[in-house]
Amino acid sequence: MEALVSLRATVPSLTHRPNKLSVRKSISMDLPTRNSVSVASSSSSIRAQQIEPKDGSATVAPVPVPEEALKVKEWEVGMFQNEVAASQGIRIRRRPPTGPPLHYVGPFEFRLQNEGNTPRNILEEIIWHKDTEVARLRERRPLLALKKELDNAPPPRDFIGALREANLRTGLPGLIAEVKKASPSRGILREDFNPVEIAQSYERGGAACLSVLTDEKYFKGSFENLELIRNAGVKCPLLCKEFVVDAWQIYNARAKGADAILLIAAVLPDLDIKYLTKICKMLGLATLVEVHNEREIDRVVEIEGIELIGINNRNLETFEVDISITKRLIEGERGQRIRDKGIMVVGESGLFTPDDIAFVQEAGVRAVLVGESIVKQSDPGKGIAGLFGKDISVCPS
Ligand SMILES: O=P(O)(O)OC[C@@H](O)[C@@H](O)c1c[nH]c2ccccc12
Repeated sequence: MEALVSLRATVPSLTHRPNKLSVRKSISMDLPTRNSVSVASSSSSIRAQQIEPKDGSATVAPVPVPEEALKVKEWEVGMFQNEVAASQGIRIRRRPPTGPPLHYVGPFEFRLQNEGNTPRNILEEIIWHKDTEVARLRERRPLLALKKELDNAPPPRDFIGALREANLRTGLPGLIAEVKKASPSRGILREDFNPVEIAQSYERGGAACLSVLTDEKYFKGSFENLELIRNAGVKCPLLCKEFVVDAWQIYNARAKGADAILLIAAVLPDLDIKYLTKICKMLGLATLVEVHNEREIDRVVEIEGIELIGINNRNLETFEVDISITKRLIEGERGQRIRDKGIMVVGESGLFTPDDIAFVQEAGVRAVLVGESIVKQSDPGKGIAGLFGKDISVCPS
């Protein structure tokens, strides 16, 4: 709400500003025919030019100069995207606010926007870092090249099917076991971290699927880990645990052997979730769309084609964990709507004991995503039996 108010206060509507209308017109005349969002590499600018009519009176008219007009356009698009996100209750800004280009003539509030250029919380910090990281990676391996790599990728496996099967086999929620070395909230979870050994141990212990963290800076994960696990012959389908802000990352995950990918509703507006989900379907990847509050789950449930929703008990902005969030979000009518739509719910984070598992199962989840409590055990696979209160491996010892 706060974000919405401040955005509205600083972005007056076009109709109040004849000045901007004329600027807009001159930009659109001057823009290359390519789409306005993808023109970041070219540039334009607007300069006020003195026009002196014969009668001696001077007026100022904007004259488009390519370089800065594009900066203005990009800034406007960014502001518009933030406004759309804010209208859906999303507080995370995709990029640091840059403020309008210097020449931009508008009400003085615009000038103030450059202030407070630091992320408001850890999730926002991660997202800003991810945005620049992906831009760099994309330059090195453009989408076209990446698409070619897909031909050599190992074929996608049925992530949701594996969870369903495990749930039927054990009568307990299907387990997505997380290969997690560290996190910003808990620090290093395991010093002697061998991703393949941990993955194999999870598989022996009865995990239905695995989640592999690929973020390097904040979680000490990597795509190399994902590839290593896939190439080691682990049969559990793999979730790529990333902070997705760009379709490029989905192609990259598939190229590295992922079978599913995470999308975070606190970061992505509905249109992005729809678009990214479509790409995933095209590539044969499942999507796990993560929510943390009522507003997010209500948004996601209404998006066509959503089959798997994760309820994160951890607030990624504050790190607070509360497993009753899973229950709260699927109670009553909301839960009924989810069941009617055939959506499977995953309870995520902060699950340590058989009681925790029973609690979220009773709430209605058919799968759980667990990292810390099992990855810390000297034998992570055996940790699974401790977590569930019984041996759920395919061939119990
Ligand atoms: O280690 P835990 O508390 O069992 O949590 C696992 C998983 O839910 C958590 O790692 C997670 C959930 N959503 C995320 C999004 C990004 C990074 C990590 C996560």
